[in-house]
Amino acid sequence: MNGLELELEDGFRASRLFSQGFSYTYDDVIMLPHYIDFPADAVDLSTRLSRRIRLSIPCVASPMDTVSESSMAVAMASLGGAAIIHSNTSPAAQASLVRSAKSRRTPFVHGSSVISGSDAIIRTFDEVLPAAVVTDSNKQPIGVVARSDWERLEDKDVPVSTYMRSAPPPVPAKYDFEEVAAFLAKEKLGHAPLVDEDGEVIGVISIEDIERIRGFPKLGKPSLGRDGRLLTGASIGTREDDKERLEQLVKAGVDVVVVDSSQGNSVYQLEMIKHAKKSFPELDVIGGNVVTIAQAQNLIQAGVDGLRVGMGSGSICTTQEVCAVGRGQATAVYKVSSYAKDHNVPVIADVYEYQGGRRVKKYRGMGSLEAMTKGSDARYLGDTLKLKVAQGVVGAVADKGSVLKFIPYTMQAVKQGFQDLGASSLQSAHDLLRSSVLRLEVRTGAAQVEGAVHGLVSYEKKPF
Ligand SMILES: NC(=O)C1=CN([C@@H]2O[C@H](COP(=O)(O)OP(=O)(O)OC[C@H]3O[C@@H](n4cnc5c(N)ncnc54)[C@H](O)[C@@H]3O)[C@@H](O)[C@H]2O)C=CC1
Ligand SMILES: O=c1[nH]c(=O)c2[nH+]cn([C@@H]3O[C@H](COP(=O)(O)O)[C@@H](O)[C@H]3O)c2[nH]1
Ligand SMILES: [K+]
Repeated sequence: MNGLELELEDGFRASRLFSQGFSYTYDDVIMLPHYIDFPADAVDLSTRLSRRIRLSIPCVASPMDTVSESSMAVAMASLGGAAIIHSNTSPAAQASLVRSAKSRRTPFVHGSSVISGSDAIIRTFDEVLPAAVVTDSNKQPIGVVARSDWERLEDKDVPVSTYMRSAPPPVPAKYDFEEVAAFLAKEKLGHAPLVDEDGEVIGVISIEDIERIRGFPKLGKPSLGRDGRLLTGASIGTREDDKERLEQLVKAGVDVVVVDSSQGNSVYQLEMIKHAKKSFPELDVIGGNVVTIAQAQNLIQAGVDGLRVGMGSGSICTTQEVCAVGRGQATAVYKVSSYAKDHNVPVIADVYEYQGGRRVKKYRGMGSLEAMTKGSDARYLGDTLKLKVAQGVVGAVADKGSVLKFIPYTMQAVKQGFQDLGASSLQSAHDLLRSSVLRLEVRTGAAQVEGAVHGLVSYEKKPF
């Protein structure tokens, strides 16, 4: 490059920016705008979760016990993304969460809407649910309790049988949203039990649900598995008994598994990947987590169909503090994907930036003492490890409301950002990054302050 070219060079190509010996994260880096010749709505965000699984939006809910169970799996797949159901529970319980997600077609929230046994006593009622269904020991519906009836009770210490009403006709879970709405309207019902193919209750649906979902942005193209049902992922660990877990998950119909570890490049994980690929060649297996090319290389050689990237960068993570190991997330994603793309292996950038929100809800790291005590003790109290050291915290995050609203708005913001870059699709953004058309710079501390809201005495940040 001659002197004049150097002088006119504007910003850095990614390969140069990420090779300076710094561990950058997203806030450190800013992308320079390019040229717009298409509307933001035309941006195509479709991508791959793993070698053989396509998503219409690049969003995956993490395998954490405060995040991904069956309702999240159904909601994420309905939006065109995916969720990975956590494994901090018994294999049978996790397989049943997968089965429940697989049996549903609509993102109704069920929470604690199923009460087992007519002698049960309801002490608290889920705040978003208008009703709960009472079931017998075979999980068949025997009654229904409206929240208003429960609220009117003077003495709440009585069995539900004393005030429940008879169960209305059940709605098959295989119905789509419009079919459910039509069923409730035809039967003139405010709420009804939702049942799977065996007639077992999996939740309750209500008119309020229908209205709530109608008030959200229109659902996009859903993610479907090969069985035509909503795509459902699940995580496994790398212990011997995870082989049995894997088998149960496959029987339950799981579409993709994530081998979930903070340091994926281990003999344990390599063996588990090989075992999974050999036993279930049709199942896509995502490995991780990794943050370097060498780690990715090993997992790809072992046969992974996708990689999860991130170590210690999560909001609840203390790994970098406790172990002094990890990597800034922007550098990690750039480096791993630079290698993985040549091997046709998609990469998931693990970790999300949380902003805004008013109410809070519980959120904890899977390496926190509390999560370990609930299920993953074995990970920390193995044959040689006798002392538990947490690598995560228990806390609260701001509640953003329903993912059915939050994700479509977030995706719209991503589309607007891509438009500024001149990237009409996610693939085109990747191509621009690699072709060095996309220019980046590191933001100084002052530039980061300038880029955020500043200089106001007070303000309200309402993202949408
Ligand atoms: N992405 C991140 O930065 C981090 C994530 N986490 C999350 O916390 C949870 C637990 O992660 P980890 O602590 O990495 O769990 P892990 O089960 O992968 O590892 C825990 C310990 O068990 C050992 N181990 C694993 N398989 C073994 C086997 N078959 N035989 C003997 N020893 C074995 C590992 O070497 C490690 O010392 C996961 O959900 C993970 O995603 C935790 C810390 C950091
Ligand atoms: O160091 C850690 N200790 C933990 O206890 C822990 N639990 C989860 N994770 C990882 O963090 C990711 C979620 O990150 P965010 O809260 O930023 O979305 C998740 O997707 C995980 O990869 C942990 N990391
Ligand atoms: K962290």
